[in-house]
Amino acid sequence: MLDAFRAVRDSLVDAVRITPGRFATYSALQLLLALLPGAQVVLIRALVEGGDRWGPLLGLTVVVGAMYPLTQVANAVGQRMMLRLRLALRVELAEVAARLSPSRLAAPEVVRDLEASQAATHPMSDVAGKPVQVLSAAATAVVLCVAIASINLLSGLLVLAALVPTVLAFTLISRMEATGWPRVAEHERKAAYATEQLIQQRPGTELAVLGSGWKVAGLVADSRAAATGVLDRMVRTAMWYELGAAFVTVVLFGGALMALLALGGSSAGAVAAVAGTISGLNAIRQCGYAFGSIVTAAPQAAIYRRFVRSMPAAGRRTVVRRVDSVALDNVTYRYPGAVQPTLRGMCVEARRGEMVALVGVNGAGKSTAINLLVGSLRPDDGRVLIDGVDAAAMVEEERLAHFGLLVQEFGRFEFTLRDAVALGAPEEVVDGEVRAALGGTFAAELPLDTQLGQQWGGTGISGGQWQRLALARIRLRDAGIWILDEPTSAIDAEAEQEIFDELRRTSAARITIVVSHRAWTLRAMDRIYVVDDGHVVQQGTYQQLMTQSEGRFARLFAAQNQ
Ligand SMILES: Nc1ncnc2c1ncn2[C@@H]1O[C@H](COP(=O)(O)OP(=O)(O)OP(=O)(O)O)[C@@H](O)[C@H]1O
Repeated sequence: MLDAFRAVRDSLVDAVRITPGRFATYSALQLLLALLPGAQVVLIRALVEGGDRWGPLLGLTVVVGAMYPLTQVANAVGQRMMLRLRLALRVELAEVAARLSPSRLAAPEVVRDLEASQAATHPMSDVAGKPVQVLSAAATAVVLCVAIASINLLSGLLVLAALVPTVLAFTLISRMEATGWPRVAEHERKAAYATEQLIQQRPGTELAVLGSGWKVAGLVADSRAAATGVLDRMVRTAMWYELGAAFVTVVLFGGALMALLALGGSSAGAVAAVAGTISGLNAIRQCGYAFGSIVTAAPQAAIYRRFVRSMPAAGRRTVVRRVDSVALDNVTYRYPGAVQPTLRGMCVEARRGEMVALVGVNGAGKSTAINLLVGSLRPDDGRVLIDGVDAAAMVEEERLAHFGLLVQEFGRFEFTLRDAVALGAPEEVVDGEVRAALGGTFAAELPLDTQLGQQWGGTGISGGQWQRLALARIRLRDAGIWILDEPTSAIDAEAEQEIFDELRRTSAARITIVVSHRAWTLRAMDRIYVVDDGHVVQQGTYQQLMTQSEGRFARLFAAQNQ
């Protein structure tokens, strides 16, 4: 209930802040509509009782005639208010998602909350109009009750009591939905993921070639069936609650009508009260429904607000261009749930102007070391030093500003060439800078407006070309520390040579750390750290390491040097 109260408060604040005009118009129309059924009772009574008939008749014509168009206009204004609110919530969520740090992105609950928040924007934008609807429908019931009570007190009270079963039923339905929807969302998320594998170009093509897409379609079907099962049960249970409420409501209305007949009042009053009682039924249903929507949206709204508020405000967007040294100082790290530490007393150091490599077999711990350097993982023991300062003291954003990181799973951003490269820098960049970053690549002469990605009708480019664009982003960023995790894994030998030559030529003003599995790229390195089982087992230049014929390095690269 506290969640529902918060959802109402927050959505009203949002409505007043984001779309005050529409909110005010909607509220005024709803409150006006609330008065009409009560006015109807009074006018019918006056009409049937005799005396001046023209006045009540005219009034009744206006009231009955205005009800439908006013309802339509109120609905349209309500929908336009909802659209504006939904837009604002979605934009806010995209801005918040853009501030997710690598460490937060790595947490599964963050991605789950983000998806739940995304789904919440729909019911949340709907909630803003609901308190007004509840108030308006409750006002209708009260006005009707007063109008009917003036004719027959017991009937009036019974009409008012008819609010209770509907509100109760919707409260129960909402509680059930609050637990049901997250389960539906989880199944839907799995189904959406599997569907994406079928339709996205790379996995879709792989599955089509393998001829095994039908197996993924089976996973989609399982997840969708599970979601439908939960929804089905919710709809069935809701139906029984609603039927129960409807039955009790009918009994109460029947009681109200019988009380009118049994306990008298004038026949004119009875006719008016019967008409009012019938229109009261609608108002009460609407009140229950609006109330139920608020309670249903409340848990989702709570997730959204918690998620948005947990995100730090947008910080300064800068890149640190000069860094003199960076080091892992005796770092130990164990992944949550793992038995053994992945890194054990790891020591690595790099100074400005140096090119340093990390090498080792798959699973040796190289990527883990990189994640510890940039701060997406925090050491259990030991320190990460940037310019001699313990990086633990820095906030993640400040720390990331020191790095240009090319990860193995680099992004293939299917935007225009300009936008895809400009993502390298957090600040706005001019075309000249984008062009400079693309220098020497396949895209050097392409128009910057070139759309990338065939699915948008754009240019299809190869895996190696995507990697060159990812490298262009790092060039554009020009941070003090470049970390390149297998930067040429998809690139042909000739282009690879050019890239490493260029890295060497331009390395004086920065620190360059490379992870590579190719022996010849290591010849240019000032120092190579050989990582095995989570710690450094050898270090030196290529020549020095090769002369240690029994060492790990020589054995690792023996085949490549034959
Ligand atoms: N999120 C994780 N949770 C638990 N264990 C992990 C996680 N990520 C990596 N590991 C484990 O840590 C070890 C080191 O992985 P890491 O990715 O650092 O190796 P790597 O040297 O970069 O390998 P590669 O050359 O294949 O990229 C592996 O045994 C891996 O299974």
